[in-house]
Amino acid sequence: MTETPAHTALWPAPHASGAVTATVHVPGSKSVTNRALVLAALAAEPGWLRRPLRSRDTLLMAGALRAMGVGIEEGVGPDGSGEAWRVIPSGLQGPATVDVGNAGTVMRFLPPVAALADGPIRFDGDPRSYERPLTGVIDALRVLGARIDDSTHGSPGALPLTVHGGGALEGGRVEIDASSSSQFVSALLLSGPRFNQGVEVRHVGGPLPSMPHIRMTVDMLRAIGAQVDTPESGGEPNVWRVTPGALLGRDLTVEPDLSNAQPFLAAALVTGGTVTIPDWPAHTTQPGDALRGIFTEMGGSCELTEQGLVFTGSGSVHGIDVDLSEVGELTPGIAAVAALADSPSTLRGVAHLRLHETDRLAALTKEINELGGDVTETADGLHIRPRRLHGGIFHTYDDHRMATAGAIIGLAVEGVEIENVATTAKTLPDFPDLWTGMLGN
Ligand SMILES: O=C(O)C1=C[C@@H](OP(=O)(O)O)[C@@H](O)[C@H](O)C1
Ligand SMILES: C=C(OP(=O)(O)O)C(=O)O
Repeated sequence: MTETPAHTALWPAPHASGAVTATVHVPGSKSVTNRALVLAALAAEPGWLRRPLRSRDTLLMAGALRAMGVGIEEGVGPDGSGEAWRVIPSGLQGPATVDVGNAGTVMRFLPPVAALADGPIRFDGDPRSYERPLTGVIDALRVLGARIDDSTHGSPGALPLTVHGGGALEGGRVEIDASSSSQFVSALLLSGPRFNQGVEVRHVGGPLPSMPHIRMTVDMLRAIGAQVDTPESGGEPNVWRVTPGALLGRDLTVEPDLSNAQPFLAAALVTGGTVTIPDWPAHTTQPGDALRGIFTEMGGSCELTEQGLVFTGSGSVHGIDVDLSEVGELTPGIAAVAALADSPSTLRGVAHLRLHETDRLAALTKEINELGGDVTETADGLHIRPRRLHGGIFHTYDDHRMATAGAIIGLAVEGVEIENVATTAKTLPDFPDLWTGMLGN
């Protein structure tokens, strides 16, 4: 959050007149789709990606890979079912321009890919992308042998910049401070199998956020044939090693985005209703799976059935004291529910959210308080003391999760208007329709 944005279109957030009962099919995971695209692009043979998420962040990723020469074609999948992308790797080529938008996955995962390309790859994006941390990836790539020009505008190690790909990268050992974003580690590991010496990434610095996302990177690398040593597999703490080697062409079906399931589960919790999310995976590295525990502690109950995850609210919503460092992207939705609870909440471990799509701690504090709430920022999170809220404009600061947080509050508070609900297109373009569909409108 930098300043109060001008009002763009206002969307009257629907108010729930009673308990919500619905089944909501949530589109595919952003984090899985964008990792799968990168890995398939680096593979030695074509692969399939079924039920990919089609949203701003994933279309930017696909567009960037296409610009570097990768084939990404529309298809129906090898068994004839479902929409799919066929990814056909090729020699990565510059010159090319990559628009990262405000996608952390694109701005962090692609510079290492660009270092493998032959020719210059220029990176640019939304103004906010210039402010988001990137230097950990850029400094590491230089140590690993890449030539990068970040001198044209802005600050060193920040966008916009040009990676002068040399067709190969030496790789080897590197130390980084990834306390501002786990995506620095994921970025180096994802391309690591293609570096001449592979890569050894050692995190030095404060606590590393979003560990499930690093596990997702490791699991997906292993599934496509890479050898990865991790702290969990008997290695040193904070050290990951990827052995050089060819990646296989695979057929992967993308799981629903469990973080984007959050507002719908919250709807059941806040209204005392029941929401079913089909295809909820029994085992997953997605951080959104933690919602089963968190929203249960806040007053709901859930069951994993053949129909999917069935989540039921009890009619009461309780506050929570929780460390969200592993699952930071869930913070806006949890804060929204906490603002409607019957007791105070403390959300901890998420200082790095100040450098997400917007400063999420400042934005949540300001917007909930402008509806009559009582939220204060702490060094690493939020204190939320529920108060009776009233209607008003909920600004979103180009942050998809601010928009969905405002919609949750709107279910319980009449007269909430979301400014720029279209920003949900970053990861969930269907949000307004899914939301009104859930409410039976
Ligand atoms: O690797 C990923 O797919 C992500 C990692 C996390 O980033 P940070 O570690 O920067 O919070 C998360 O917040 C983001 O939404 C997606
Ligand atoms: C932090 C997020 O996104 P990004 O991938 O841009 O970091 C998010 O989706 O909550």
